[in-house]
Amino acid sequence: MSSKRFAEVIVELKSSQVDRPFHYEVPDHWQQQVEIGTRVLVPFGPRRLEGYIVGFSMAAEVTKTKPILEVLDDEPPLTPDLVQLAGWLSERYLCTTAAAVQALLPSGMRAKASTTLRLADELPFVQPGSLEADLLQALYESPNKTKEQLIAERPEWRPILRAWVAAGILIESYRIKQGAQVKTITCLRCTLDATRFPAALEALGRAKKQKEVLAFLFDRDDAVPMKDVLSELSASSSTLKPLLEKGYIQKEEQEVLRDPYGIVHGQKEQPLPLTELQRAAYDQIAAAVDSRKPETFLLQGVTGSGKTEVYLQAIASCVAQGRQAIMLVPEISLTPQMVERFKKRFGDDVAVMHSRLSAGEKFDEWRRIRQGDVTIVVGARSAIFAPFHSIGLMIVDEEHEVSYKQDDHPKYLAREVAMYRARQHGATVVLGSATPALETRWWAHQGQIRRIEMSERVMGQRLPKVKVIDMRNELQEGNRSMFSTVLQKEMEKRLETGEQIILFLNRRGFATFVLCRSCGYVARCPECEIPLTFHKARGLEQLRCHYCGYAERMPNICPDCQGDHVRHFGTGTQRVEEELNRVFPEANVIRMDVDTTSGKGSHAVLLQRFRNQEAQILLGTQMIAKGLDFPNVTLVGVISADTSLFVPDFRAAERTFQLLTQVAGRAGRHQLPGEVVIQSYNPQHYAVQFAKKQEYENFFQHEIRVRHAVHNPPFRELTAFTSVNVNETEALRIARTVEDRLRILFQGRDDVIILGTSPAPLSRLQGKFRFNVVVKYVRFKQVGASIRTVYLEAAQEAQKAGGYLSIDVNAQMIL
Ligand SMILES: Nc1ncnc2c1ncn2[C@@H]1O[C@H](COP(=O)(O)OP(=O)(O)OP(=O)(O)O)[C@@H](O)[C@H]1O
Ligand SMILES: [Zn+2]
Ligand SMILES: [Zn+2]
Repeated sequence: MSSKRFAEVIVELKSSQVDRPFHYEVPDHWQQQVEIGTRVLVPFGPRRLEGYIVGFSMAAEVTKTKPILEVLDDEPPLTPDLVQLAGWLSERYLCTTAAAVQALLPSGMRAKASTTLRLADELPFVQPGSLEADLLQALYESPNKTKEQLIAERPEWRPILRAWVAAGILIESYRIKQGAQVKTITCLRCTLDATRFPAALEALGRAKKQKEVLAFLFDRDDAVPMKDVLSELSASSSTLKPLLEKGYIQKEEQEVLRDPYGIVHGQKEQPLPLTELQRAAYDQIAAAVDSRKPETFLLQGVTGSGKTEVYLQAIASCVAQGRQAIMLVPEISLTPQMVERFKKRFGDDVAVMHSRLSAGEKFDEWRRIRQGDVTIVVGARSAIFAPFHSIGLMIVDEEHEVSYKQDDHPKYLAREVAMYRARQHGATVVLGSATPALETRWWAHQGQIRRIEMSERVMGQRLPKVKVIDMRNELQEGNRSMFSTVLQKEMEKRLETGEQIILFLNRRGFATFVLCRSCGYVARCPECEIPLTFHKARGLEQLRCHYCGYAERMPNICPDCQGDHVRHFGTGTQRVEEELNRVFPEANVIRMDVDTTSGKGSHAVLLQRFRNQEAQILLGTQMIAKGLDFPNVTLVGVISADTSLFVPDFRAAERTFQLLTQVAGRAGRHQLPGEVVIQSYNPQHYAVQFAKKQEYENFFQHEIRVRHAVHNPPFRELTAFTSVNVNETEALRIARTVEDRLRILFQGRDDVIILGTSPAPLSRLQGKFRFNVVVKYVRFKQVGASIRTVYLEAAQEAQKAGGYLSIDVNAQMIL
C-alpha cells in the first residue's frame, strides 16, 4: 500500500472555524504527482475548493473520505519549507493557515473552478410550469451557463440539479480558470529533416514566398515566433496555410514570461572598489553567509555611506556559492533607478516584485523564481516569500520603514519573516538603515544581533548643516506665510545659482492634533503622554486619547499661554504649491504626492524630470524622504516637523527623528555641500534636536528610556484587537467582551498590561465604528495561546453581530 494513501489538505476557506487540514484519498493515478505543497481541487460539501497538501498519512480520521478531484499544477507551487512557514505565520500572527498560504503566493495564482453541465440523451419528465420545467428551459436556452451561475440565479434549482446529476440526466464536468493565464505566443517550426527537405522544396514549384518561408524555418533549430517570420520575410498568413496543410511546418504555442522592466542589455556594470568601512562591513557579512549558520546583522550606516554597494557585493558573493538572495526595499523607494542598478549588476538573474505589477506580471516573476531561472529577487515586503530552494542572504533596506508591516491578515512583519526563513535555510539577514527601528537597535545592544557601523559618507562628504527655525517667532514677527524668512532666503539663493531644492511636507497620519500657534502647546493625554486627537461629533468638539480612551473638551484658550491661537493642524501639498507659485512665480515646481503619482510609472517620470533639472524645486510628502540621490540638490526644506510628532502613536518621536534625518540626508551627497532648514513649532523637542545634529545614537539613548518608563516596545510587544461594526453599540460590546476576557485570563500577571477599550484613532471608517483593545506583554510565547483563544471566540461573536474583529500581533501602529 502506498504511503501517500491520504493527503492532508488545507482548503481555501478563510473562516476560522475550519482552520485544520482535511483528509482526502489520493487516487492511484496521482500517487506520483502529489507532494507536500501540491495544489489540488477537492470536494468540500456541495462545493469544489482549491487546497494545498500539507502532509500525508496512512489513516484518515474519518471513515468516509472523498478522493482528490484534480492536481492543479505540474510542479507544486509551495515548497515544504514554505508549507512550514505558513504554519509559523498562522501561529505568530494568529491567522488561518489558508490565509497564510494565500499570502505566500502571487495573487494571480488562485484558480477558479466552475462546473459546466450537459444534458444526457434521456430527458427528464417535467410538469409544465414547474420549477423543473423552468430549469430545463434554462439548460436548453443557455447551454454555456455554469452550474454556479444557475444556482446563483435560482437557488431553488440546487436540489433538482443534484438529483438530475445523480440520476444521470445531467453530466457534470468542471473547468479551471486560472487567475492569471500563462502568456503564450504562436511559433512556427519546420518539421522536415535534411533528407526530406530538398524534395519538399521541389514540390512547392513556383510558390516563391512559400519556398522562402520553408527555407528560413529549416535553417533555424528553434521554433520562431510567427509574427517574426511574417515581418522578416514580408509574408502573409496565406503563405503559411499550404505549408501547414502539407505538414512541412507546424505551429507551437510557446510560453513567454512578461518582463515588466525589459531586459537591460549592454555591458554589465562592474562593482565599485569598496571604501575601508564598506570593506569591513562586506567581510563580516560574506563570512556569515559562508558559515551557513543563521545570523542577523544591523548595518547602521549614515545617509550616503554606500550601503547599497555593500548589499550588491554581498549578494554577488552569495549567488557565487550557488545560493539565492532576497533584497527588500520599501515600496516607494522601489524606483526604476534602484531596479536598474540591480539589473545592470546582475542582468537577467534578477526578478522584481512589487504591488504595481499586474497579476500576470507578478505570476510570471514568481514562476521565474520558482523554476530557478533567477537567483535574486528585488522587491517590496511580500518578496520575502520568494520560493527559493536555498537562500543564503536576505537584506532589508531601510529596515525601520512602516511599510514592512502587512496591513491585512496575516499582518506579518517582513523582518521577522526574514529571521524565521534564515533559521530554515541557514541564511544571513542584513537589516540596513541610517535610522534603525528602536527595537532593532536595542537587540543589537543586547547582543542578539550583530551591529556594523558605517559612520562616514563614501567620499568623506560632510553631513549637511541643519538649521532649525522656531515658527512661533515667525508668527510673532508678523510672518504668516508657511515659509520662514530663513527658508525663503536660502531658496532664493538656490534659484539664482541654479542648484536644486527639495521641499518636504511632513504629512503622516490622518488624525488632526491640536496645537497653539503662539506657544507650541500640544494637548496630551495625562495618562499616556500621547497627543490627543481632535474629534467632532454631534456638534461637540472633543479631544480624545486613542490609547486609553481619555477625553476632554477642545479648549478655546491655550492652557499654557492663555492665547487664542489654538488650532487643529494640517496642510496639504497643494496649498504649499500655491504658496510657492505666489512667492517664486518664476520657479518650476514638481509636486509629488498620492494625487500626482497614482498612474503607473508616473512616480518614475517625475523623478526623472527632476534629475534632468527640468524643475528646480521638488515638493513632496514621505515618498521623497528616502533613497533619492540627486547630485545637484543643495537645499532641503522641511515645512513642518511637527505633524508627525503629534500623531497619536508612541512611535511618533522615533518616526519624526527618522523622517527628518532621512530627508536631511538627501542634501549635499556629492561635490556640493548641503544645507537643511527644518521649521518647527517645537524646536526644543528631542526628536527635532537630535535630528538637527543627526545623532542617532544619542536619540536612541534618550528614547529607550522613555519607552522603558511607559512599558512600550522594545520592552513589551503590543497586540491590538480592533472591533468593527456599522452599529456603534455592537462594536463597543465586542471590544468590551475582548477586554473582559483578557482581564480574566491574565489576572495577576504583571508581565501583561491591558489597555482598555477605546475608540480607534480611525474611529469611524467607511461608515463603520472601530474600537481598540491593546495588550502589552513581554513574550508572545507566554500569552499567544490565550490571546488566540480570546480572538477566535470573540471573532465569531463579532461576525454574528454583523461586524468583524481583526487582530494585529506586534502592531507597529495602532489604527
Ligand atoms: N565604493 C564607492 N566608491 C565610489 N562611490 C561609491 C562607493 N560606494 C557608494 N558610492 C556612491 O555613493 C553614493 C551613496 O551611496 P548609497 O546611495 O548606496 O548610500 P546609502 O548608504 O544607501 O545612503 P541612504 O541611506 O541615504 O540611501 C552613491 O551615489 C553611490 O554610487
Ligand atoms: Zn499657547
Ligand atoms: Zn491616554
